Amino acid sequence: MTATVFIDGGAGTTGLEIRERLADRAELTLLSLDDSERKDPEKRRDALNSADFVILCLPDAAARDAIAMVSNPRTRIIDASTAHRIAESWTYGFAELEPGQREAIAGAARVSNPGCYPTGFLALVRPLVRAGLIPHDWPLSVNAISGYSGGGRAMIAAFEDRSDADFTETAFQGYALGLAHKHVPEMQRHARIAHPPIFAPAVARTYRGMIVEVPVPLFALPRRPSLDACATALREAYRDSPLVTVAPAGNEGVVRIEEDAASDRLTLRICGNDETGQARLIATLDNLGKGAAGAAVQNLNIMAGLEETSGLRV
Ligand SMILES: NC(=O)C1=CN([C@@H]2O[C@H](COP(=O)(O)OP(=O)(O)OC[C@H]3O[C@@H](n4cnc5c(N)ncnc54)[C@H](OP(=O)(O)O)[C@@H]3O)[C@@H](O)[C@H]2O)C=CC1
Ligand SMILES: CC(=O)N[C@@H](CCC(=O)OP(=O)(O)O)C(=O)O
Repeated sequence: MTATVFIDGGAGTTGLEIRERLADRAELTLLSLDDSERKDPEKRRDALNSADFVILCLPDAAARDAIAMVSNPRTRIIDASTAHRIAESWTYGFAELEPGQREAIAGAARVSNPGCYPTGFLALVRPLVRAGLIPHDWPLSVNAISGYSGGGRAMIAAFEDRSDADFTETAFQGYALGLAHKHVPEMQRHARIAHPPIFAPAVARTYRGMIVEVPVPLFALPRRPSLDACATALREAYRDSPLVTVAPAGNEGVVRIEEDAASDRLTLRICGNDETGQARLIATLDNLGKGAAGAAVQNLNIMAGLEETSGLRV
């Protein structure tokens, strides 16, 4: 028997990426609404209550509205929006983040898909905090750059469509200058740290891909860990992961935003200078891959008891 899946917001940037990953999956049947129906509340209510699995690819407010429409107790939901990522009653859909998280997702009825930036930040920081190498009350910062598809259809239009009111020819722009980006509470909660990190995101003139970087003065940490000690903690944390990889030690070459673009992989690097005791923790991923659609399909596979990487671009 196949499981049925309804993607609410299936015509959007993330929804279309999920549909691509679910095409040709014999174990799953996709329920679709055509263009004239996809915003019709009654059609959506029917679909939301008939599918075994629902994936919400909607703005936050619409995601909350969709949840309110679900009355079928058997419906299991994955929400790609920010709406439920720090909600107590939701399971955080980052299987690799904590021991036992995969099992928690497998049994959950409500799973929040991680944000794209938090995916990179948490993958780098959480194992080091858990291992006691970074104290939980250390003041962290995170610099990041995303492809413009990270802003969904509106930002894609602003970068591609000359007739768009927000059209820009910029190559690179920093934003969230007031340090109140919506991803900060998610980063703080799931890293289990005492203070919000200083988060400096930017967007570049490239469609997809991300670099997320956490600079750490190792010399100032109470245990003064080496670069190697940090890399060992990350390798240990992700040793069984098919998607999260720790790159070999070394400072050679460059790190490009395209590194893991168009894939569902997440690559972690520990670079820096042991003599000065300074580290650059760097994650590369695709905002639409492990940062959104890839993670949603991974969570769906886990919840449905299917091969975890089926349909993914490993
Ligand atoms: N893009 C990315 O890299 C990532 C996105 N996300 C999250 O995923 C969610 C979707 O984002 P994204 O795909 O980028 O956004 P898009 O704007 O590209 O897509 C959103 C889709 O939702 C539809 N929609 C909006 N309101 C309603 C409604 N009331 N009922 C039915 N459909 C509706 C839109 O239709 P229409 O365009 O016709 O209004 C559109 O098709 C967001 O919460 C986003 O924050 C998470 C991680 C990464
Ligand atoms: C480049 C860009 O604008 N990115 C978006 C985040 C994209 C994203 O994935 O946010 P959610 O996962 O929370 O939806 C932003 O900074 O708001």
